[in-house]
Amino acid sequence: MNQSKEQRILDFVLQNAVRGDPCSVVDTIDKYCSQKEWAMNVGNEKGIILDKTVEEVNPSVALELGTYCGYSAVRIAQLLKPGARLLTVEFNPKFAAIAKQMIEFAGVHDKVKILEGPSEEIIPQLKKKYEVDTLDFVFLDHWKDRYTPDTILIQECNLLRKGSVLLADNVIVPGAPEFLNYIRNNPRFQCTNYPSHLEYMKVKDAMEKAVFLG
Ligand SMILES: CCNc1ncnc2c1ncn2[C@@H]1O[C@H](/C=C/CNC(=O)c2cc(-c3ccc(F)cc3)cc(O)c2O)[C@@H](O)[C@H]1O
Ligand SMILES: [Mg+2]
Repeated sequence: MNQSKEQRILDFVLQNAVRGDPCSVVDTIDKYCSQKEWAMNVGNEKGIILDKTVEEVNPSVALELGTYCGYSAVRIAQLLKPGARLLTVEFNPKFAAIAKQMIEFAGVHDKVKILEGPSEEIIPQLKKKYEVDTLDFVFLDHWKDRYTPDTILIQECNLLRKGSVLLADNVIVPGAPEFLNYIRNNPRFQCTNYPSHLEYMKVKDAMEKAVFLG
């Protein structure tokens, strides 16, 4: 049975990265995806914007929507303080299995919990089933037309507090126009745009940060 691209990425990491070293896992994925097969990891240029935002927020509880192969989960997890945790949501079981192995190989599994299922089902379970009070940081990188409904759902579930930070990938390419319209015209959010480039390409892209004002 022929391998998937995601399995090839994982195999390349298992053979070329250093077990227990998150940086080497991130760099090895970037090496594979820039030289061999493109894949929709946030990448290193936008990854630095992600890193800076995580360091600025220094979250105790972080949520990621769209784990994929676990690239950004590893990036985020390595920056978390002791006792802090990342909950990452993925509804494709094949991708969840790849990400689980990636996260374990990187040695950040004690900080990361992969929640398998669709975000619209998982988000309403965060308080009771996953013992979340409020979310300090949310990284949106799943289907682009789901950014707005899930942002609304997160608010309806009372998961944000004054100062909670949302960071959305791909607001230029593939684009999330209705999300930008929603969040920039919502007085409860203070937005900042971070121009960058599509992972592994010269194409312009951007990330949008939105701080919840309470
Ligand atoms: C149904 C919504 N709820 C969801 N709940 C849980 N997991 C979800 C959900 N949606 C999608 N996912 C998962 O998130 C991931 C999807 C990410 C979607 N991302 C993109 O489409 C994307 C696409 C591009 C891109 C850019 C330029 C191109 F030419 C082609 C592709 C670049 C990116 O950085 C991207 O993030 C998958 O692992 C999918 O299984
Ligand atoms: Mg993305």
